[in-house]
Amino acid sequence: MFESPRKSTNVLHAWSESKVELHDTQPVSPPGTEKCVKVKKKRKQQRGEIRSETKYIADEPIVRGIFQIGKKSHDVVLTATRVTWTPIEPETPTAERDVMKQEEYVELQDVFAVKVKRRRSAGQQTGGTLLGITLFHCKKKGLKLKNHTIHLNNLSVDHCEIWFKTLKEILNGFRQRPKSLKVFVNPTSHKKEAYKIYLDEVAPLFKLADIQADVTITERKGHALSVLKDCSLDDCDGVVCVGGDGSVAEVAHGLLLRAQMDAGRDTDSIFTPVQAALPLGIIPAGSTDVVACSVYGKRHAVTAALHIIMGHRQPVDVCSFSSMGRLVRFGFSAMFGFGGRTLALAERHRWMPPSQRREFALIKTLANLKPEDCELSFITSGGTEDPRLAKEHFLRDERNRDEDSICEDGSWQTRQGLYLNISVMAIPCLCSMAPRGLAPNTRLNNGSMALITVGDTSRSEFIKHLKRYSSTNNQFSFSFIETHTVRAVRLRSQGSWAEDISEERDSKTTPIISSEGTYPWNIDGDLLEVPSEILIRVHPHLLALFGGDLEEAEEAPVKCSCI
Ligand SMILES: Nc1ncnc2c1ncn2[C@@H]1O[C@H](COP(=O)(O)OP(=O)(O)OP(=O)(O)O)[C@@H](O)[C@H]1O
Repeated sequence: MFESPRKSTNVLHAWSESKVELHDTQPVSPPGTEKCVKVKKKRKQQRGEIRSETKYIADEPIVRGIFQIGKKSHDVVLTATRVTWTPIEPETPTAERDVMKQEEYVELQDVFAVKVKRRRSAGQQTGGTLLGITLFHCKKKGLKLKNHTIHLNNLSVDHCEIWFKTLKEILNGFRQRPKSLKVFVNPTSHKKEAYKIYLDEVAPLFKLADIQADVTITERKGHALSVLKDCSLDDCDGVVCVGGDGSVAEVAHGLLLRAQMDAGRDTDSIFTPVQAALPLGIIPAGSTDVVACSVYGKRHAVTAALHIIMGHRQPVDVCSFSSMGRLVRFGFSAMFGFGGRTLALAERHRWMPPSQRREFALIKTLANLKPEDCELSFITSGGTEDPRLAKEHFLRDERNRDEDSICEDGSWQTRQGLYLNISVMAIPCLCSMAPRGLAPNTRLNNGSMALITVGDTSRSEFIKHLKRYSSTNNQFSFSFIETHTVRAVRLRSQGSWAEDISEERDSKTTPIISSEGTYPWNIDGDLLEVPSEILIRVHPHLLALFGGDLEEAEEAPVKCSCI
């Protein structure tokens, strides 16, 4: 009985990197039934590619040899950037030459592991007959990344050793790829499947890529934050969160808070934050996963894992939320009014199953729809709604700006009025309920936030607006909605939230979360009780997320499944 190499945790030991046994030279033999994975000849060059830092010259052959790929012998050439293979034809003097057969290749920037392939009997852990080497590479299909294998079969130990060593050396030269990660898994996220997703879909890939993962399974809310405040991150190349938006927000906040502590920033004042020291990877395992969808364009654990393994990075804008001069939280998005009230109501009915309490809270808040009386001030970003131009303007302005003095900035515009909802979003917040995003006018890293204000209107008009999120129609084309591209927002609430919640007391509610003089905000899906005045600032590129550039993707991100 022989093991056949497939991508699965159980068979990972079928590949070994041990070079100890690579000493017998054997003739090349046909590979039997193994399937060759074809790589499209004409692949699009990925923008922003990072070359391996090696001593080799880009296009010059480093090693050349004959391998069996699929059922045919191939002439295989390794350069510093790719492995190219061409079928050797005719294989017999009488065979006709197939002029259509062309060379194929895989870019080394897409290869994340190389292993020695051996034939082992069931239960055998070491040794085994050498069969060749296997390349593991990631293939892009629209927004999805998938892992594929290419088997280069040759029974010669010397031959395989040279190829294995050289490939390893080149792959080790990709400095942006992480070697050690700190992983937080929230076992309670969504359907409680986060740990299973990690074990089944992510851990085997990390193992193949030789990534050391230090896994913490969180035991309570705030656990990841407290670990991040104190743990040593010295030997770590990144942090990974397996969970939903609440978990991601907690880990992102923890990473950024840790950076401020390490840099000696006083978070009890309006300060200019420093960037997080490590990139954050997100394995989506929540119910909405807006951050993961915004950065990967898909809720797909393998895509997320491969972006992390390949070290793809995206700088991302982050908001800081401060009240009375003190930092409350770092985050990506916030909702006040309808969004905050709905979440507060859902939280007070935690005894209900998640989807039921969300639906209940949505319907009840719609039934009791109330505008918030507030004073809203904001500073626009570069005076343009075009996200690309806004980014340029903002980043130009930012170079000369002292963030600490933002409160004295003379360019605040102020509106006094009744608002049903106010959203401030630094990222587009794509999700299945809003395939174009809750804030389609912003980008992950354009240096600005989208401010979306929904003024007082009838319930039916408000519902019409909400329903538009799930369609391709512009959800903002209503006279009661304003959108602005901003770099700072200040909100002073003047109504009384405490009066509202006392109306909702009933026998089943858990203790009231809201305290006197505070207002419910939905910050990245987390309920935060914030005093009546809040200052929200955007900090361009404050955090790096593992992920590709969605702007390059050919496929439309996130399909609607919706309201
Ligand atoms: N062991 C735990 N028990 C209870 N809560 C936890 C635990 N670990 C983490 N948490 C908290 O659970 C909250 C919600 O988690 P998360 O966002 O991952 O799941 P979700 O709410 O199902 O997903 P989504 O936000 O996408 O709807 C987070 O704020 C996190 O801090």
